[in-house]
Amino acid sequence: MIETQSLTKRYGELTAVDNISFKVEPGEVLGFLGPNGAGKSTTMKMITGFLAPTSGSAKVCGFDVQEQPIEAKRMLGYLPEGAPSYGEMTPLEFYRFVAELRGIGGEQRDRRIAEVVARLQLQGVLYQPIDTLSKGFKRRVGLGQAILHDPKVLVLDEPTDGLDPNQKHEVRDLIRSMSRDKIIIISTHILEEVHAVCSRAVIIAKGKLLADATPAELEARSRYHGAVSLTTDNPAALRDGLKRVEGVATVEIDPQDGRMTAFPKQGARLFDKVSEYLRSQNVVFSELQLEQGRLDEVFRQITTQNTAGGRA
Ligand SMILES: Nc1ncnc2c1ncn2[C@@H]1O[C@H](COP(=O)(O)OP(=O)(O)OP(=O)(O)O)[C@@H](O)[C@H]1O
Repeated sequence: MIETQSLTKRYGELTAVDNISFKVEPGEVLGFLGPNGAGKSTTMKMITGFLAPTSGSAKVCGFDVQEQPIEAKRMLGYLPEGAPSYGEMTPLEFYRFVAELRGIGGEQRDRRIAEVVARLQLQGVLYQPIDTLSKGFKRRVGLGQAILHDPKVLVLDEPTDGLDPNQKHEVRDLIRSMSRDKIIIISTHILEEVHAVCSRAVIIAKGKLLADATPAELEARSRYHGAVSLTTDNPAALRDGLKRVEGVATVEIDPQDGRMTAFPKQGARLFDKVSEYLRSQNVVFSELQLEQGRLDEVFRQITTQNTAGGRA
């Protein structure tokens, strides 16, 4: 388990991380979300023992990161922001070096490196200096370093940042495949990533923890949750009729694409009623959809409403 208790980091007047407490259990992939400068990297550095907290504590598998750093770090794999490594080394040299630091030798070292190379598909670049690799390969090499000793806990700071869509997909697959037997924290500001890989999300802004919930729970906070949207040739003509359907609170038409959305009154279930109405009026429509909620809207709501004041 990872557990932070009132974790706080101050830089002079600035409170970069403000009293953050949360737990992550085995099998969970926790998405650490927040706008730029929210305090995500600073929190991750404190969890991985790269930065001492001003106050509070972090525990990894029961080991206090400050008091038992060697035991805690043994449990941890960490991909820092930007996946820094030794550019003049080849991936193979880098992994041998990391294995030595981790105390992995002989046959076990070669076996682990072979496993990581196969998993991250690095066969083609093993002998090429890291500096000369593409961004995607550099990121994969960095991920390999984090999992080389098969740690129980993985902390990945923006693991898909700067990757092309195919590479993002591969890295997300990899994270999902590792999640069964590990505890994983990933930081991101890409909301689709939360859907793709996270079982839970923590939202922070200006150093403060503002939400800790599953992606579905977050979506349920969206005004779009339970709304019904559709496309039709003449939405303006349909608007008044749709407004009178039982349970409809309001109807909006997107000025960009003309898509129409009926929002429910508190607790109302609209889908059947709206589709019945459309059929009874012989309306020609397409893409009738029950909305789950929009994470981007919830994210904006949470990170702007709760942080109107400046930082202490
Ligand atoms: N060494 C430092 N000295 C002073 N301020 C710092 C230092 N490191 C980080 N900060 C500040 O702490 C705040 C949190 O930074 P952090 O890098 O943790 O944010 P983040 O959420 O990871 O942002 P991003 O998404 O842009 O990477 C920012 O205001 C940053 O400028």
